[in-house]
Amino acid sequence: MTSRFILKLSCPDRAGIVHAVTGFLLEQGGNILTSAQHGDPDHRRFFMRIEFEASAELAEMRGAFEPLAAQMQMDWELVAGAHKTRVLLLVSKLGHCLNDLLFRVQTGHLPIEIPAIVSNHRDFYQLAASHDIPFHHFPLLQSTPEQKAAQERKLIEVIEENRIELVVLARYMQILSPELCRYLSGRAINIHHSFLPSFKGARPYHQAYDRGVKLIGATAHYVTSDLDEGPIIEQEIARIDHSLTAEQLTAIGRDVECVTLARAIQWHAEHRVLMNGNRTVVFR
Ligand SMILES: Nc1nc2c(c(=O)[nH]1)N[C@@H](CN(C=O)c1ccc(C(=O)N[C@@H](CCC(=O)O)C(=O)O)cc1)CN2
Repeated sequence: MTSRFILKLSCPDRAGIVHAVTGFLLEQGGNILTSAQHGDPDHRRFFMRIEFEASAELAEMRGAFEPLAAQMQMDWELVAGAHKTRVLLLVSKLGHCLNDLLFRVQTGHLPIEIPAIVSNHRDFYQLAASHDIPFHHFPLLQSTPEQKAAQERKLIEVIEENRIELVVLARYMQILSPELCRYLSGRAINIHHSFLPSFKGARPYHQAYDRGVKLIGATAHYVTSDLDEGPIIEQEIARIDHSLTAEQLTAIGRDVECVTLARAIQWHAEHRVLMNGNRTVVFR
């Protein structure tokens, strides 16, 4: 009985990487289903993603790959293709992305598990209950450093108790501390409601309206301590014109945010995203 596996890797570029990896899979009795690779000429780094089937156990396959990975100085992940990423959703008072993600999961169009939802407001506890998902309300009555630190400790408890693999800021309006960003490095995604790097920070649709742009957009990116500067995973745009108000831009933008965030989560959950400094390689 065979199982499906996904191997993603990056390493210093050199001749023979594909040969070595595919040769390893052949030795393990693996059958390649899909393969994608990219060589970054500027940084001389190589990126690869392979889906394959094999009759070996995951732990056995990982152990067998380790020596080759070490020899080629690889950053790598080898996972079971059937595993559903465990995702914690964070939300504040705007629930369009949360609602969209819950619907996509409920209808089987987004291959993730959502063990819990966290918010600093109570607005969406009924929505969570309607999906039978535990809702944790961690209010921030004053944004004092002590309160924020205490709230982040509770957030980390939820992450660890639920074996969370990815945290999604679905219009969560709290800035994560540098410590929390380090703890969640590469496994926290935020949706910013502008086509970054334009209009960072607050009220981007009003900034766009004031600037008179003809396109608005949304950006899904990994969260770092540099606000709205993390590695971009996906972006989308929508055409607008002079006749629209800032409120109408905001309404158009909501749908763009939902699509952009859902794509980014799916690609992360399918192990299609690899870090390349402050950029990403996405094997879509
Ligand atoms: N460390 C990071 N935290 C967050 C990021 C990030 O990139 N790095 N993205 C933001 C999302 N965001 C814009 O997309 C954003 C959210 C909140 C704020 C902000 O000023 N928040 C205030 C509180 C506001 C409130 O309580 O209503 C604060 O945290 O003091 C700016 C940008 C999410 N977090």
